[in-house]
Amino acid sequence: MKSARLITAVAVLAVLAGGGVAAATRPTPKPVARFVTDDQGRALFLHGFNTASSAKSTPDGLPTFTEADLDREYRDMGTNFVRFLIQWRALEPTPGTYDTKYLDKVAERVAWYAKRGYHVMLDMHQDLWGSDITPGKAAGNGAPGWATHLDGLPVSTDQPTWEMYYLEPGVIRAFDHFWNTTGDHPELMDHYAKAWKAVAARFKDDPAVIGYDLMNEPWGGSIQGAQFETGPLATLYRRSIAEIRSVDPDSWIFLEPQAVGVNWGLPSALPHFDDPRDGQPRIGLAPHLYPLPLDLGDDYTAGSRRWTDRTLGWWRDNTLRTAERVGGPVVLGEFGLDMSRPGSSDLVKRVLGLTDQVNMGRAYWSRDPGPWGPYDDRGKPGPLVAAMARPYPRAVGGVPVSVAYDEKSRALTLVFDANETGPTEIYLPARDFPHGGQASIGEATWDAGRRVLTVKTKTAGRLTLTITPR
Ligand SMILES: CN(C)c1ccc(C(=O)NC[C@H]2N[C@H](CO)[C@@H](O)[C@@H]2O)cc1
Repeated sequence: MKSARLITAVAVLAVLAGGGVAAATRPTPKPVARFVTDDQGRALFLHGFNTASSAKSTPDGLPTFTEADLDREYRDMGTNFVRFLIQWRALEPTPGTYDTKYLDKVAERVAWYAKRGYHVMLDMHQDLWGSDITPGKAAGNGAPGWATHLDGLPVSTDQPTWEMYYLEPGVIRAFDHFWNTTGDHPELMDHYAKAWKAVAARFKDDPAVIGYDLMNEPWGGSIQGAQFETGPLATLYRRSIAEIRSVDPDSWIFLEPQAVGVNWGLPSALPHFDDPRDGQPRIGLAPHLYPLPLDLGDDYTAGSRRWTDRTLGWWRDNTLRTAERVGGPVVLGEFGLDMSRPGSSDLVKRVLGLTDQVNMGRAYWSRDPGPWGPYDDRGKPGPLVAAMARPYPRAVGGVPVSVAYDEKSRALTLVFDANETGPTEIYLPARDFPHGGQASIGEATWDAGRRVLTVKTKTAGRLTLTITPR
């Protein structure tokens, strides 16, 4: 029965996403052409985790994550990126006052990543608006209490699943006030945009911080779909971009489409946003990916796997179309699942291969201990460690065209248009590359400590670099 319901749901999705014959004949858009670059100008491939969901509920709004945890993460998986969760409630505890001690603690953790050559995207995280949607703080995170206006409308606490809170009258009202749908609290959006200005003023010169993810999984309340994304959501983004750029001309600004539907592969209506900076725009797209069949509780096996793969194709094509409109790089801000379920490692590898193929960065959800994470509650590594310990080009001395890793032959192939920015750096995990790697072109140097192969090549022309185990 469940599979029949599932197939029906995804078939509906197929029609909605134009995923029928039309999608089959419509050409797949080109891979992402824009990249976040490092201080040498090399194109970055961002590979890492969301750190961490625990920040949603800790009193100080910081993840329960230590520097030793980061050392282990690098040793085991060689990541170079983090989507670091921050909380508006901790940043702006009362209207217009910013907690500089909170920002100091965030900066302390950013410094851990900087010391290890990581790149950090700060994520103003919310789910369900904020923890004050119920008197007992039973659910929700992000917004401060002073910004939470339910007007006495009910928020029951007996939902079968957490996401159903989004449909509670009180939660919808809180969002309607924020988006100025009610017209009663026009100040809220302004506070949010100015909170971003405070973050940007603090981190604008931090070399590890590549940029800001303006709002996690936006929910329009009474307004949904294109009306939301081109309406109040676009207004919030424009006002936040202006506030950030008033203090920070260079950090990347990442925008999320609405979560509902788009996480599954439906198209987003997110419009283009001008970037009031000198030089090329630095506005990127940071969508999430949670395939509907898996969201409905099925595993990445048999019939559900085939449907999931079809929705992954829709997600890829629709994301690339939105990215063309936004005009910047794509960082897949979240993907993840219960790693104890059958087929989970295959799904993770499928998504890593897909993001390689179209030049997207990616952050797994999430770094927290438990069935979704790399380690269990006692720190024992699970199957995700092997899946995330994957060869990838940390930085490319040119403009990437394509990346592909073939597990059988253990060959990583990078096609790029070489330039003068510097050598290409490739992370090689111990399992497949116990003695390091060899390069098909150029001059290679192996750093066994960091497990990084650095390859100096010609600085012009289209090159194909293949790395195989030494
Ligand atoms: C109805 N709405 C608005 C909704 C439903 C479901 C999700 C979701 O599953 N999100 C996936 C993961 N992302 C968050 C953190 O950003 C995690 O808690 C979810 O598992 C989001 C929104």
